[in-house]
Amino acid sequence: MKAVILAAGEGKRCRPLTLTRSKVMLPVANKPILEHIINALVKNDIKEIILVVGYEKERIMDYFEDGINFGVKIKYVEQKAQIGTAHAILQARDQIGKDEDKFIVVNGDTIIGPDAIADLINGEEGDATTLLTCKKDDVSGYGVIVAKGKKVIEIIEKPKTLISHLINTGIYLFKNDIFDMIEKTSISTTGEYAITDTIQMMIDEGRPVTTTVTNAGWIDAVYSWNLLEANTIILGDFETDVSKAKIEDCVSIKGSVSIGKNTTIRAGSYIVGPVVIGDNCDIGPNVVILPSTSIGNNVSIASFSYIKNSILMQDVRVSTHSNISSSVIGSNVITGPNFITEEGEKLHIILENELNEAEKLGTVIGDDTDIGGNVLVRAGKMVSSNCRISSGKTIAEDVPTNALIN
Ligand SMILES: CC(=O)N[C@H]1[C@@H](OP(=O)(O)OP(=O)(O)OC[C@H]2O[C@@H](n3ccc(=O)[nH]c3=O)[C@H](O)[C@@H]2O)O[C@H](CO)[C@@H](O)[C@@H]1O
Repeated sequence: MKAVILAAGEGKRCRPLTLTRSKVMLPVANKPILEHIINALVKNDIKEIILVVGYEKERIMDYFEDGINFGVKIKYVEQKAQIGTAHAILQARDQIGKDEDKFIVVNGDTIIGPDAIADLINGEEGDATTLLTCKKDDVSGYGVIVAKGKKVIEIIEKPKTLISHLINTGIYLFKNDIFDMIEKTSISTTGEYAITDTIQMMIDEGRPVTTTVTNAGWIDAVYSWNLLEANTIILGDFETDVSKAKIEDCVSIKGSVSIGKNTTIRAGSYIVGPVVIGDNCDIGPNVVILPSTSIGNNVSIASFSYIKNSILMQDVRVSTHSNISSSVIGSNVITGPNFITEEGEKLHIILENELNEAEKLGTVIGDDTDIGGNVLVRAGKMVSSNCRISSGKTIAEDVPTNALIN
C-alpha cells in the first residue's frame, strides 16, 4: 500500500520557528515531525510515500531525498498554492494510479507512532473510506465526528459548540474514488478546499465511511510551546546510548541519555535524562542539563550553563553562565554570557491576533538570531529570526523579525 503525507503548509501558529522551515520539519527529540511519521509508516511495511510539498519544500527534499536512508521510496509532488487539504491530496492523483486499491493519507504535522497506522490498517472495512479518530476532552480546533458504531454520520470542521468528543486525527484510508469526489468539492467558507467537506459529501451520497477509534499516541503540537510537551512524551521512550560520545572524567549521567558521535561532554558536567544530544556537540565543562531536553547537532554549551526542559536546534552556541528553561531555540542562534530565560506558567500569548495560553514557557527564539551577554528574556516573550540584540538588554516585549535592539 502507498501513503500520501500532506506537508505543503507553513504552520503559522508555530511562528517564528516556521518562518524558515515548515512545521513538519520542526524537531522533536532531534527528529523532524515528518520523520516520526515516515518511521511509523515504514514500520507498517509501507514501501512508497508520496510527499505533497510546497512551503519551504527544498528543506524537506534535501533532508529526505529519495527516502533510501529512511527505508522507503519517497516521491514528491508540489502543491503550488496551499488552498486546502483536499486540494493537497488531489496533487497525488497521478502517483497513486488507478490500479491502487486503497491508500493511506496522513497530515504531516502531527506526531504518530506505528500503532496508530496499525490501528488504521486493521480497522479497514470492505470498500469503505476509514477515518482514524481519537477521543479528546477539548475538541476545539479540530474536525469533530458523529458516529453510530463504526459508521460515520457527520463530520463537522471546527464546530463552535460541543457535538462529540471524537476528533478527526487527519489519518485516512481512501479508495481511488476520493479524487473524483475532491474535484466535486466546493470551496469552504474559510476559502479552502477541505477534505472534511469531501468526506461529508461522500456520507451525503450514501457512500460507506467508517471510523476506527485509536488509543495509540497522537500528538499535535499546535503552538511552538507545545513542542516541549511533545518532546517530553517522545523522549520518554528513549534508551541510554553514550557509546559514541567522548565523556571526560567526573561527568555524571543519570536516567536515559542518548549522545551522538563526535560529541564531547567535558569534566564536571551533570546530565539527567531523558535527554538527547546530537553529533559534533561540545558540552561543558560543568554544564547541567536536566529533563526533558533535546540538543541538535553542532551545538556548543559553555561552562556553568544550565539547560532544562528545552529544545535547542542545530548549530546553537550558548556561552558561559547561561540559564535556559522551557524554551525552544532555533538553529544557528548565538547567545552571549549570562543569557537568562525567565520561566512562567499559564501565560497569555497573542499570536496571529489570537489570545492563547501556554501552560509553561520560557521563550521561543527564531533561527539566525544573535544575542549579546547579560540578556534576560521575560517569560513568554518571543524573539523572531535574524535579530541582533545588544548586551545588557531585558526583553519584555516580543521582538519582530530582523530587529536590531541596541
Ligand atoms: C480541513 C481539514 O483537513 N481539517 C483537519 C486538519 O485540520 P488543521 O487545521 O490542523 O489542518 P492544517 O491546515 O494544519 O493542515 C494539516 C496538514 O495538511 C497540510 N496542508 C494543508 C493545507 C494545504 O493546502 N496543503 C497542505 O499540505 C499541512 O502542511 C499539514 O501538515 O487536521 C486536524 C487534525 O490535526 C483535523 O482534526 C481536521 O479535521
